[in-house]
Amino acid sequence: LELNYRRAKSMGIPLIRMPVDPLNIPLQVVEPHIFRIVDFFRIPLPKACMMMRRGWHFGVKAQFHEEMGPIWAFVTPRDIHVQVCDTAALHNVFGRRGDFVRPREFYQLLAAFGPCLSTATPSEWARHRKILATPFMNESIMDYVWNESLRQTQQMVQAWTTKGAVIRIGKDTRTLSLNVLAAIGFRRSFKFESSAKEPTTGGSPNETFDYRDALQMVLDNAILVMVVGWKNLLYPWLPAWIRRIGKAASDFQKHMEIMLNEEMEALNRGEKGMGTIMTAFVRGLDAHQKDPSKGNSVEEIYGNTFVINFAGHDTTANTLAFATLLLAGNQDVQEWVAEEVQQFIGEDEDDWKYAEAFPKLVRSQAVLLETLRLFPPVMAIPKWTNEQPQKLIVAGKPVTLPPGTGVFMSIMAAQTYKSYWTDPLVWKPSRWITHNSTGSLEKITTDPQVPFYSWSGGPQNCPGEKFSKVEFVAVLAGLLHKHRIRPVKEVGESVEETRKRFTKVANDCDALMLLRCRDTDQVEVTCERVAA
Ligand code: HEM
Repeated sequence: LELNYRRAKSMGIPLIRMPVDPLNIPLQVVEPHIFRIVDFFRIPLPKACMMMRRGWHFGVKAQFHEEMGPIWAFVTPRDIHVQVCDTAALHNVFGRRGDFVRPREFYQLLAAFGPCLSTATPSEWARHRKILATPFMNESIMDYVWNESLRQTQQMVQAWTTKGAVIRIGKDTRTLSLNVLAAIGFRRSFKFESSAKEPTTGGSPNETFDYRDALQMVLDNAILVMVVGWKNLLYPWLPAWIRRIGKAASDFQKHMEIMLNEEMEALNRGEKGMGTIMTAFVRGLDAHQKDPSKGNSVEEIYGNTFVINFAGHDTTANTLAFATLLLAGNQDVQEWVAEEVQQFIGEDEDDWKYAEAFPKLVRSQAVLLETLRLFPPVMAIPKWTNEQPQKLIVAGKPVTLPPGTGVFMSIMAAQTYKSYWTDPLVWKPSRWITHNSTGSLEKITTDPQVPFYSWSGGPQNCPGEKFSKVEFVAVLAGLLHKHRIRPVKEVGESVEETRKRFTKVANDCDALMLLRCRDTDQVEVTCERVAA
């Protein structure tokens, strides 16, 4: 600890000593239990202890940066962890992929189905990224994301307005997001069925899962699958519920193999293929067989298919869940969004065209940005300085970071830092809207001084950014075109009290891997058709 502290002192930034590294595995195992006791007895903790808690960025937000400035570090016996929230410095670090390197060992678990871009060495990463990102840049895929998201939303609204329906915001938005992902990525189309029909671990370990249910089971139990390895979950002496998860993972692997074979056969017949992500992977396979420095191998196809699903599912689903909760508590924002939907797009949802409608729905986009500002699924993005010291200008002053130092981009802090935002903790989607000179046209603010990095930044940013924007906007427009989410009020509750109650539930989060609302079912909502 003291050796690291001495090394860290050379940076000339505020430092905190921490006796145990938060990445220490035994600490991670006992941490939830310790903090449950701390919470129960409301024990006040020093800063160093607060940061041992998983997901501490959410609880602390910009507070430590407000106290210590835009750069500071905590030092542990294992590492130096620098925290940065200065806009220019963040932009700089994201852009210098070779100087500030992604710590591959943090992402090792993602290689559960094969090597993938998250675990690739810096030199291999570009090869993976090229294959993986290409389909996301294709606008015809966005067209498909739009149509499928609208289709799923129509079915969800139908389920929500059926007599006696129980709306489970968290679970239903997960189902919707999974169906969209399955349809777009791999042309596996599923009907929206509310959460009552979702697969659970309480069934036969020999059941055969279709693609969507296999994937859902794998993602619901991702930590077990990734830590233990799915093949190790199939041993006959294991409890049935574990074998069932193993069977789902094994079926998921088989579905990937079938999809790969279908695409390869189509390409061998000289056909174009389905035009999906798998099509791009199979083209990459062809290139890889001719020149191993290009394209991707079969194992990498499986690995990257899993990563896309893992990275694309809960991020979007959790954001939809937060937004639905907040909209339910803020009826005025729903009306504001609905007004734009009614103004710009026609009566018949089946005629809505992505290219025309999406750019006009800036208020729906503003709801997404504002939700991600306060609830970013990834709250701090880690990078490590390479074997050289790295200079960084923070708030106009140079700081030299020693080699092998952890640099955490405090997305959560930057997006709630008082210097950058007015009323930083208030959910106010309209803050993202500016008007043209005559005041007649609304557009999204794009001020480079305002830090917004929920999709990360630089070359390793999220390739699914546009995908998630299109999906989110289609869902919101489809939902609020003719319906509203109404909160079920408690007896005698005022509008303001309801808003506060819903906001409180949204803020009751945990962060196992990504930030998510702990239990959206703490509040009840209904879906009501309104006169057009
Ligand atoms: C609201 C939705 C989303 C958010 C906030 C989000 C956020 C992020 C962030 C912060 C990263 C960078 C993580 C890091 O550097 O460690 C990332 C990476 C990634 N995301 Fe997203 N994401 C979203 C949706 C999606 C979707 C829909 C897909 C795909 C369908 C996707 C695919 C990926 C992939 C493949 C990576 C890894 C990129 C790489 O390593 O080069 N994401 N995402």
